[in-house]
Amino acid sequence: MQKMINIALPKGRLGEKAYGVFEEIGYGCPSIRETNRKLIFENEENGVRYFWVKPSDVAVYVERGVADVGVVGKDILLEQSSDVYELLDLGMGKCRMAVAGKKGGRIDTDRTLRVATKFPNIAREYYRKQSLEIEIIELHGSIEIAPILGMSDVIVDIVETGTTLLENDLEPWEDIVSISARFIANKASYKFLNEPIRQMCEKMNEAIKKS
Ligand SMILES: Nc1ncnc2c1ncn2[C@@H]1O[C@H](COP(=O)(O)OP(=O)(O)OP(=O)(O)O)[C@@H](O)[C@H]1O
Ligand SMILES: O=P(O)(O)OC[C@H]1O[C@H](OP(=O)(O)OP(=O)(O)O)[C@H](O)[C@@H]1O
Repeated sequence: MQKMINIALPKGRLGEKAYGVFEEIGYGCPSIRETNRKLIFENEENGVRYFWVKPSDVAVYVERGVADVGVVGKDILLEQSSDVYELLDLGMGKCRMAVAGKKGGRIDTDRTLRVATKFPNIAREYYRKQSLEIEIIELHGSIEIAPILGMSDVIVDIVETGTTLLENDLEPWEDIVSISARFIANKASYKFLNEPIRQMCEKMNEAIKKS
């Protein structure tokens, strides 16, 4: 019997969209639509098992081989330096990583820059290249509040439509990197399940090219 392919999907908007593509190319799992609290679903007929995990944990499951493949934002791969194969840019979940600060403000290079972020490694690497001395203030959400309340000078965060910045009197100052969702694979799985993973990847590629 063929081995199941274990797929880690990010809970939320991105995962729903990605699952839609898997369904379209023949890897659906009907019971997945029946509940939104269950976390593991499988379909023996087409040999897939899905895990719904926190978006920032997808690469951890794939790196450790609990999931053979997964869908994850490039932001997470960069932040976690995940040791996985990046097989395909899915062209969804598009946004950018940017530095933002108060409207009309600018960076004061004479003192240590206080940077609030959910992405400390990306921020550190960005400012290391600029030889700027910084202090990281690590937060886990609502990052935009930090500069407004004077806790940080800038934020390094995801910007999609720009609405959150705008509504909080902030503006983007510098773009760091473009982000989109990636189809990733565990390195050992890619070797041992090469044929079915490559087939899945090719079908996904066809489907996203059409859409
Ligand atoms: N406006 C956006 N905000 C956040 N992420 C976005 C946005 N647009 C696209 N993305 C992409 O979608 C992915 C999942 O984002 P989502 O907002 O669903 O999770 P999250 O709340 O950031 O995750 P977690 O709960 O693990 O912190 C991100 O990693 C990013 O690549
Ligand atoms: O440019 P926009 O379209 O406004 O999107 C950007 C916002 O979306 C993300 O937050 P998220 O919704 O993930 O909430 P969080 O503050 O809990 O991270 C990100 O951290 C920004 O705050």
